[in-house]
Amino acid sequence: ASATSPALASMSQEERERLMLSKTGYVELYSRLKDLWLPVSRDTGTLLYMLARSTRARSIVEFGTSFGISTLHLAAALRDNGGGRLITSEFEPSKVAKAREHLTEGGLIDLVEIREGDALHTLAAGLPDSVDLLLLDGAKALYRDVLALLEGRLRPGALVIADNADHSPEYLAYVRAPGSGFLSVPFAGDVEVSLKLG
Ligand SMILES: C[S@@+](CC[C@H](N)C(=O)[O-])C[C@H]1O[C@@H](n2cnc3c(N)ncnc32)[C@H](O)[C@@H]1O
Repeated sequence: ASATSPALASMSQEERERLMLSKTGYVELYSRLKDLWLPVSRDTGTLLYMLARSTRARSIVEFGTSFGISTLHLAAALRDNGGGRLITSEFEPSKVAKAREHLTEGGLIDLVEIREGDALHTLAAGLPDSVDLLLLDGAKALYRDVLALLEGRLRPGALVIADNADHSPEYLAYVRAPGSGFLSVPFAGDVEVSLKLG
């Protein structure tokens, strides 16, 4: 996000940090940021495509769709892997509509199911038995909780990619702990990549 955007300029650094780390403040934070794209960086988008291709992912789940930039990279990888299904989650209806437009323009919408609502609910049921790749890019305070919803479905060798993971110390402590069932490293920039063991 640009530091010059009015939505961000109206918030102090402390307030933004407080809302970002809070398990309830995220609703207010993201509703104030609902006109911002907040996309993954170009490099992270390329990295997502590469990781989805190299793991031959067919089943992907994403937390935090926004305008659909990361979704486009992941869905393109599914297409090039021969097909598959991407379930993504976003609670701002205007963002869901925009993401749907972008995926339609990109000819990728047939691979994507956008679940509108809080991911804590929309990703709590109706998931594929086996998930190859999970992208965490919604409210940072919920990374650990969203992983908990998906964890039992991650196949051995599945990847969990968490963008801006530095804002989620609880999550990092969990995936990096010996015995967590993950091998986890900070990767390009502020991206944590974790491999499901087993
Ligand atoms: C950083 S942006 C995602 C950017 C997107 N992955 C991309 O690369 O274009 C985070 C998004 O997650 C959404 N979000 C945050 N918490 C959420 C929740 N609990 N459930 C659903 N969506 C959520 C926000 O509205 C925001 O659009």
